[in-house]
Amino acid sequence: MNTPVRIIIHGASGRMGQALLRLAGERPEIQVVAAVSRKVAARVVDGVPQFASSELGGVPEFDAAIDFSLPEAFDAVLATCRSRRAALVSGTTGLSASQQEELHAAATEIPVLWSANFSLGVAVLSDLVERAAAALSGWDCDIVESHHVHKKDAPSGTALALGASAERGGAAPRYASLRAGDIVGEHLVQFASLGERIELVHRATNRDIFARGALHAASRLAGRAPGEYRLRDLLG
Ligand SMILES: NC(=O)C1=CN([C@@H]2O[C@H](COP(=O)(O)OP(=O)(O)OC[C@H]3O[C@@H](n4cnc5c(N)ncnc54)[C@H](OP(=O)(O)O)[C@@H]3O)[C@@H](O)[C@H]2O)C=CC1
Ligand SMILES: O=C(O)C1=N[C@H](C(=O)O)C[C@H](O)C1
Repeated sequence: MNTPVRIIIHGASGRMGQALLRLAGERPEIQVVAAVSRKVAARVVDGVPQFASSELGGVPEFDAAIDFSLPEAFDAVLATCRSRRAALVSGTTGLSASQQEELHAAATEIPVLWSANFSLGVAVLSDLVERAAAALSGWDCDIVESHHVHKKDAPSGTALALGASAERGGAAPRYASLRAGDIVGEHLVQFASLGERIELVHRATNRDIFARGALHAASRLAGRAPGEYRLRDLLG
């Protein structure tokens, strides 16, 4: 067997972090060498060494970081990947313009993949939205996203990415956000004209779809040349 790819998980105590840790344990090609959370209660959990975010600089050697945290935690993981010359896969949404610029700059030194959504279904939806927008000149385009009550950013990263697809097709999307219960993530893209309407919808019912996509991407991104990669570059 090939040597496993050494991964750190940043934001390990969160909803996504917990899904990533559970699913990483099912993949022999991945070895989680550190789980990084804001605070730690034990030094090792299920065989995985735990680090507080203040200890990020001291994590063992790794090939790729997977980051699902919050914008205020993002700069530190990006800096650590740069200093260690390791790949970064990030799904953290709500990044500022300057953080996005730093990510572009880092891609001259390390391989990076940031995606607002790691599901295959949303990748396909994005293509459909661009095609629909191009075919429906002059129609109203509205994007409605629904998420759990704990989500902090709005519109969601996925809504903004779908909006960019619509704009590439020539539409001018408007956004609406709902926060309710434990909704994992739903995105409706609606095109409306006089007397007719098209609705394209994606419903995520389980975070494992995002975690699987990110783990797959990290195992494919580690060891690549510096640059900005897209999820579709690493599929298949
Ligand atoms: N691209 C995609 O496919 C997806 C993206 N997301 C995005 O991933 C991110 C995480 O989502 P989710 O897991 O639901 O969020 P959670 O709030 O459940 O988890 C956030 C994690 O980040 C840590 N954290 C927060 N602030 C800091 C800080 N200042 N320093 C260090 N660590 C910090 C939290 O630690 P603590 O527990 O101590 O607060 C926790 O481990 C969000 O931006 C979300 O939008 C989510 C799902 C899919
Ligand atoms: O915070 C979440 O939960 C999600 N965030 C991502 C986003 O902002 O689009 C992806 C997914 O919808 C879940």
